[in-house]
Amino acid sequence: MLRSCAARLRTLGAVPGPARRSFSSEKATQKDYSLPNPSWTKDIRLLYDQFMKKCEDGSWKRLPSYKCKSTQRVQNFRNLFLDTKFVEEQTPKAQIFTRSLEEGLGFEYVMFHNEAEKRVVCVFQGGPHLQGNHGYVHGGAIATMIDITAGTCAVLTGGYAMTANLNINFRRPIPLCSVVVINSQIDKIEGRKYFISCDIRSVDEKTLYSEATSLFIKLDPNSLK
Ligand SMILES: CCCCC/C=C\C/C=C\C/C=C\C/C=C\CCCC(=O)SCCNC(=O)CCNC(=O)[C@H](O)C(C)(C)COP(=O)(O)OP(=O)(O)OC[C@H]1O[C@@H](n2cnc3c(N)ncnc32)[C@H](O)[C@@H]1OP(=O)(O)O
Repeated sequence: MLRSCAARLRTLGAVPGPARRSFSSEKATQKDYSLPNPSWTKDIRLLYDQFMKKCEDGSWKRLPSYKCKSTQRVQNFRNLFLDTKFVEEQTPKAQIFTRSLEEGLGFEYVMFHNEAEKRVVCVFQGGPHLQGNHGYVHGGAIATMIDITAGTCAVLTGGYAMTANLNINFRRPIPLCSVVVINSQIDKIEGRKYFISCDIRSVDEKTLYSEATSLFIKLDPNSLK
């Protein structure tokens, strides 16, 4: 699947010629986008501070976030599931979708992981370029944030996984530039199947914006290569 995707992009001319960057040189230029920046409102800063306090006893961990992932985990993923040629051609242009918009205009977020509780919480501020209906965050952007929060929960619990199914109920529209809390947790694990539920609430927890259930499948190196 991923091999054929690379071939299609080559045909369309969407990828440049070979450019090599080593793992270590990528890492040296990485900026951590999960740290506060001037676009963050006081709500997201407040929640960030609250979760950072919870991190002090080690029960929660802030997850760093990069535009182009070059962590050891990603390196292992590449080795297991992608062919080398694909990696060499894609690396210079590839970016994490949610980090590809300018600071403050798109997806501003920080995630925290609680290993014991198998939970990932994401504090999310949806910027003006995520507008769907006038004044509200686009449903696709909401789905994206649910997917990466639940996906991170799956990957950190069980290893490399992909979304097989995602069901979302949109209960209330999320105002653009507001801050919401996305809470995901593993409900059940059956072999390679990870069932994860997710909800999105307002900072004061009074408003339920969306709720979702999802199925992630732990990847089998033999079925993708
Ligand atoms: C994902 C990248 C990970 C990168 C890791 C790197 C760093 C990690 C760090 C932090 C985390 C970062 C990011 C967060 C992660 C993800 C967010 C983005 C996620 C995505 O953006 S992801 C794109 C959309 N996603 C796809 O593009 C998937 C297309 N799909 C497939 O590639 C295959 O479909 C696959 C691989 C899913 C399974 O394929 P397969 O061959 O391995 O397994 P198989 O088909 O045998 O299914 C095994 C058992 O699951 C059952 N099953 C399968 N599908 C089902 C369904 N839909 N409903 C109900 N049951 C289902 C079968 O019925 C069988 O059940 P049984 O064993 O009981 O018979």
